[in-house]
Amino acid sequence: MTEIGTPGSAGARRVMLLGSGELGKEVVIALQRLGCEVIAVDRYADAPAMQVAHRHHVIDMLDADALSGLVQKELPHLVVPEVEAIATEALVELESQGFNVVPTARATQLTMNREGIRRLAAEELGLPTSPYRFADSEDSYREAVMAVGLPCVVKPIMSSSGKGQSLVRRESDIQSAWEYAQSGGRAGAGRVIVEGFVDFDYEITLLTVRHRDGTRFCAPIGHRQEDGDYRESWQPQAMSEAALARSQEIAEAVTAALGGYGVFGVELFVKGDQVWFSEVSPRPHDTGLVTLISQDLSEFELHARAILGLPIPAIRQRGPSASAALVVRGESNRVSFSGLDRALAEPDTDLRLFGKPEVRGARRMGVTLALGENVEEAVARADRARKAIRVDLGG
Ligand SMILES: Nc1ncnc2c1ncn2[C@@H]1O[C@H](COP(=O)(O)OP(=O)(O)OP(=O)(O)O)[C@@H](O)[C@H]1O
Ligand SMILES: NCC(=O)N[C@@H]1O[C@H](COP(=O)([O-])[O-])[C@@H](O)[C@H]1O
Ligand SMILES: [Mg+2]
Repeated sequence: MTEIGTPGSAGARRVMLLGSGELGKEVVIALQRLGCEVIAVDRYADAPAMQVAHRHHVIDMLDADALSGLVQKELPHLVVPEVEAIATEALVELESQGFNVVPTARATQLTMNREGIRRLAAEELGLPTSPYRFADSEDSYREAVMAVGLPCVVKPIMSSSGKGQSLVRRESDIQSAWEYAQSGGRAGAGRVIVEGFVDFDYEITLLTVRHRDGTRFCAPIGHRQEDGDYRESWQPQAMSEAALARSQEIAEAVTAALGGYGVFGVELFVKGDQVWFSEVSPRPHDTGLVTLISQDLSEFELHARAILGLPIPAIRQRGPSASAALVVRGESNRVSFSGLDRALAEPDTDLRLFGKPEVRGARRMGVTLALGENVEEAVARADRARKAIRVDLGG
């Protein structure tokens, strides 16, 4: 069904976003351009996607009753998760009642939790991953670290953007990594994954689009992470033919197992021609913000098309491109940005400011984008644009 009626009327195509951050904001804009009626939801007010949606709701998305109640009230044609931390059991129930959950309720359930997706990829699909163990208590955690060996990476099973994640290099890091995992996760204390450290040459996100006519891959996106959170991403990442073919094979396998329509961000580690699966977002990916400048259809527009059942006959890559995350540090609810004239003075440079209402600690609040003759130039240009921006916390 690809009919789209007038927003606000009985024939409107209603889409509800669960999560309203910077990625959702761009998805909302893409959906609005295609005439949809969009309802943004998150756990806090004035979230980025709320600022561009038809209407919004603030609820605890981990509360299954609150979530179901809202969906029953709004009756969206599509329910589009934008973050991991959602009461996915409610999505499973809603799907069984006939609601369309993107990409599927099972995909959101398996990926909200590192254990679900890791066991699917490694144990059911037999894909290569780092060695891993799960633990619930400090004692079992210590055993897990011993079994996996040092160095290892410790993460809460429910977290993203590196929250609660540590690299344990030596014995003396073991205790603090446990404590950080218990306090830093998005859904409170609890189970952790201990992963063997993969000594990769580089890592990529392979944006994979499942749509009505099949599966398409975007050019591979390379990225640099700091504290488990991305700082710069670029496209295309240079790779051997064998590594790219293997990456696409892994992405095909994992996205086919999750099913449904939409963009998936498949995270892979690469060393020579060897590729390891790391994790997957069943939704646009932060490192894919680069596609706002690098492709004719950004990952957000691809997501919108795919979930609406529209065709994607081609994806045009515009050449070497980069994004640089603008991470603000401090405490403020009236951050302002200046130096934008200098940031945008170079040709082929662009900017998004997300409009997040506050910062407590460190928060990604914008991104700069650039094209270049080659990837190095694109990264340098995006980085110069970022450095030109001055942040005023208003204190
Ligand atoms: N087992 C590992 N070996 C080596 N590096 C790792 C490993 N696990 C994670 N990393 C590094 O930490 C980064 C973040 O890890 P991961 O993607 O699992 O965290 P996340 O919290 O889900 O982040 P995001 O939500 O941004 O994807 C990876 O991109 C990689 O650079
Ligand atoms: N790696 C996942 C990711 O980038 N998710 C994006 O960050 C937002 C949360 O930001 P916040 O923590 O600043 O509220 C999410 O809503 C999503 O857009
Ligand atoms: Mg990741």
